[in-house]
Amino acid sequence: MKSYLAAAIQMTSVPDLHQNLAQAEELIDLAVRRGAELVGLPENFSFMGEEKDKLNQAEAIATESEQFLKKMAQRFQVTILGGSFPVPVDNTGKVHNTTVLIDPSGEELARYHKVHLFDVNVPDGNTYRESSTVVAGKQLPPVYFSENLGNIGLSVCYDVRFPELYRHLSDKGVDVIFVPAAFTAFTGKDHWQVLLQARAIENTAYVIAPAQTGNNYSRRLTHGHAVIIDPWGVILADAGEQPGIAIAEINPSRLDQVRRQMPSLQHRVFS
Ligand SMILES: O=C(O)CNC(=O)[C@H](CS)NC(=O)CCC(=O)C(=O)O
Repeated sequence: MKSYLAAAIQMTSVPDLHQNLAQAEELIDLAVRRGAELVGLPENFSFMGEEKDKLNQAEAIATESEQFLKKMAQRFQVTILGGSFPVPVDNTGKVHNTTVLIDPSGEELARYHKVHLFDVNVPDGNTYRESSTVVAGKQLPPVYFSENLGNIGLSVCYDVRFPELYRHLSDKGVDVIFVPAAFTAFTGKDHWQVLLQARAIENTAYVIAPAQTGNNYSRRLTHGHAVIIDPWGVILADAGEQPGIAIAEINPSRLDQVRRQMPSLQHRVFS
């Protein structure tokens, strides 16, 4: 593993596939111009909108999102996480909330279907029933072992509240944990940063958390603050509230140092 720059993209995806892909392209371009070699897009980067619109367009969203990610990875010669996008599941009328990792040749390295679905009545009055359109994944997320970029583990948004998933990634030797998200503004203000820092600290791993921000559609407001967190829990970069990027160095000697200074993974009793 080498030292390199990673970028967490922050965008305001709306109910318009092509507009979102254009926005994502600009931000990937910005990240690459700043030197990023690993770039993450947020959850539902290519479409945020009413559930029925998402389902109606799911086929096109899935196909075009995948083509887009491969094209970007090849054009810019970077590794890209396609935060998530809906992929139709045969005979269900529903989709998987799917995230994929693509290498610079356009090859797919890893794929994960979001396991924990956001079925929550948020106290701000918004009701979320992700399970009404999404089939939950049944497999633990993969870790992709990259010679250059370290061991990269996947997860999506609401997963961040379930530490056992990250303990699994940690058991697999994860160095860099992705948490692409579309956190609600209401929960995000109190929970987002704390949860991400906890996952970084308890697993002594980097966390890269691309995010949705702003008003995506109707009354849906997302929290923003795409961040990159080091294995000590320090916020290395925070994209704030506007669309943009958080960019920071992923450094293997920092990983070694923190794992020496705080060897908590070696002190587990109930494992
Ligand atoms: O709102 C939308 O249309 C888009 N939402 C999403 O893409 C997903 C699934 S509904 N959001 C979350 O998982 C939020 C989790 C969260 O906010 C928390 O855990 O507090």
